[in-house]
Amino acid sequence: MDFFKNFADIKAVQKLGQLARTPYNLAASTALSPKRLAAYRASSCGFDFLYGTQQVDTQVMQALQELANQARLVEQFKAMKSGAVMNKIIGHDSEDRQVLHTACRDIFTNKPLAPKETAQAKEQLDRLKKFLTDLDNGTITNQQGQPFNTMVQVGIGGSDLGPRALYLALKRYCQSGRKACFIANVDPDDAAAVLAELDLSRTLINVVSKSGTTLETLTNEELVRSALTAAGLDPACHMIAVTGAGSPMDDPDKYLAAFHMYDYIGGRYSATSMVGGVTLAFALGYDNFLELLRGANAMDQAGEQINIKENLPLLMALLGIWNRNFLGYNTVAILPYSQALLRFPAHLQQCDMESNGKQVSRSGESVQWKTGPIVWGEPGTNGQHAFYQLLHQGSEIVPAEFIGFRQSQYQEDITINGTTSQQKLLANMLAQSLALALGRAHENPNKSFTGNRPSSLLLADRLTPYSMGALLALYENKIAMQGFCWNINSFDQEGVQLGKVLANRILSELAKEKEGEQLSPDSPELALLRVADLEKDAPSPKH
Ligand SMILES: O=P(O)(O)OC[C@H]1O[C@H](O)[C@H](O)[C@@H](O)[C@@H]1O
Repeated sequence: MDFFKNFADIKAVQKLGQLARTPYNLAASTALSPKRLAAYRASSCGFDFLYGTQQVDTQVMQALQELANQARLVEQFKAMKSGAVMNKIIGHDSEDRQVLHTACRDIFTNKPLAPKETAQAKEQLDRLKKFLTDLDNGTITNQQGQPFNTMVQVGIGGSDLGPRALYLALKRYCQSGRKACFIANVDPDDAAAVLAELDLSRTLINVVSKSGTTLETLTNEELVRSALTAAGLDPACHMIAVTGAGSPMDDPDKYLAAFHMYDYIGGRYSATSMVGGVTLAFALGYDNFLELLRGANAMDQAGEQINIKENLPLLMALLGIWNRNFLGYNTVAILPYSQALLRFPAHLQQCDMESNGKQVSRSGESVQWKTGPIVWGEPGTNGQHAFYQLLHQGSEIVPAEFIGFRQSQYQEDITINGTTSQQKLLANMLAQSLALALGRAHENPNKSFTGNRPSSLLLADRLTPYSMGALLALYENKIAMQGFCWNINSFDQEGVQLGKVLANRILSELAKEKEGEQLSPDSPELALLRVADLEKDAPSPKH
């Protein structure tokens, strides 16, 4: 596909390389004028994006616009949303799939970009609405005729991180009497801790796995089934499923209800499909889930603007590339000043690092440029009391992406010394961005701050289902556009397969221990040694 242009061959890359020799100095005395802060600002879908505290100037912004144009990033994004096969490696065995998580929320128009896939999403939404209505009106109850009030999502990776992050972000909007919990790790203590808190008789178990074959999820499904049986309950009255159509889990006899997701939706991009929808709509209500889809759809549309200053996903993608490929920063910190977003950085670790942690181009050649950064982060102000020392005075410069809201979700606040807690929260976020940029000279070197450390600020009025949907899509689209620019396939994850293969080899060694015999404490290490020994002579796979 003629989109596949190598990053190093794009003309604007040379220009940006030259500009990077003398980047804008944020610590200069006149660096952060009100005029600059007002000029370096973009707005979309209720979010204001302030990037005057990035090391950019008009020449860099112009060159980034040229990079976007020459790499045809908006065209590739629109092609992706319209059903082009973007999950592929030319000349090699690859997934060869469309990438259509956007179709799940392109439901508010009669001319969707991917009509067939949006129709499938609408069909699943209709089935979900009917299921929830049956729960609400008592058509579906537990064996004592009581309504279910809790849903436990059993899944991992994309079948856990996004849905969990969104649920925690929007718990404020939970319907009264409803709640959700999550079991992901194969560590039996994960399930035990969750199950210990529940009245299983009122609980639905939502087993979520796109492939229907993930070891942790299938193991935890069996663990929960046995817990239901041990509690005198019939699992068949408590288990529902979300899985890929036709996967080994797609078996209506095993579940009270089963909802589908499709091959063209990657796990880490699936939170707005049934993978997130069933639990979110159960807990928050169907209408709040629709609002989340509406916000995501609005940000998908914003991603079609050619002018980078009017295209928030593209603008954030390009600033990230400026920091990564031209200023040489290796990580990026996502710092939400919102405790409700406490698991959003964890979701973005999967969405970003599993998408762009790649070393081979879409043409199968090893890349000669940096690709995905290391993504990490924690909510503020907590992080200020944990790792901000490094952000300010460490030897590594870490670009920061701050996210904040002008109003709290609960509107329960207190005014102390003339300011509310929400104002204190936001003041800290703004202060951190300024301190990173300006620094502070001091005759004592241990007390001096070099400054000139880049950050950006995303601000919205409040964290609602709509703004959460827009924020989710903002990052999904930023990540996809960075992958397009680096000419890598952001939509497969071959790198997770080897660990699974070796884990299964070790498990089969362990399973050779005599049935029922208490495993000797050193047996995992012995199995490791045995497999390592076997592996060193194993032939490399042909494909
Ligand atoms: O949803 P599942 O098929 O169970 O997959 C769950 C997760 O496991 C895999 O290892 C992939 O790395 C993830 O992208 C995926 O989300």
